[in-house]
Amino acid sequence: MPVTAKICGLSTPATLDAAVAGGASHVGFVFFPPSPRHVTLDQSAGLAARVPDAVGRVGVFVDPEDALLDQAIAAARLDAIQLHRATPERAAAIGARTRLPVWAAVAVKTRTDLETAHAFRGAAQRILYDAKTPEDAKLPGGMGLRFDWTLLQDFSHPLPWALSGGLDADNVAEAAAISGARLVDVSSGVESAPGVKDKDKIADFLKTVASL
Ligand SMILES: O=C(O)c1ccccc1N[C@@H]1O[C@H](COP(=O)(O)O)[C@@H](O)[C@H]1O
Repeated sequence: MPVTAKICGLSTPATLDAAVAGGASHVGFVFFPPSPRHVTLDQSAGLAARVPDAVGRVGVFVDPEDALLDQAIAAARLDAIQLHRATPERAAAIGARTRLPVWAAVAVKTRTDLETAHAFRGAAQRILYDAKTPEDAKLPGGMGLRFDWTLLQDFSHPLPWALSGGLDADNVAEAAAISGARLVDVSSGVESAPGVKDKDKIADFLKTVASL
């Protein structure tokens, strides 16, 4: 089975085009003002218009209000909602209200953290395993942190899933081989500075993923 990739935190037409041209299966837009990758509704609409139908548009949110979700879904014509710091109850409510697939981020540092994923069965459509960020960090993701990929070996996944956290062109092959991931998600690993995506790094990452 091929490995596919989501390029997250895109905020310019040129880097979005690089992700699409390189074969990304999904692109992600961050709707969280503290993030250096945050996009306004207007920006997201312009970017979304460049995305072919075959590529999924994923909105990334941190415990969002309904109003923001509604505005972002309409502006960016989202195909899926990625939720960080949301309870299973809130994830289920968002899925029921928006009728969009929900990707629930599960922050992982230890094997015990993985068990959280089971609570999302019936509440989300995909689990995104991401590295746990420090408690005082302003972002729950997008910090280039990785976790121990061997934790995912022999884990009974409750839902389809994706791997994220500290991936880049140099480590994604090893990460996929160790974890068994068939969908990988990257943000800071294809940047030259926080929030500044790099077209060449996007191309390198996607080329490596295509070779897996
Ligand atoms: O990228 C962000 O700024 C961000 C903000 C809020 C929630 C999630 C965010 N990013 C997600 O974090 C993971 C891993 O990112 P990285 O590759 O380690 O930098 C990824 O899923 C992004 O979607």
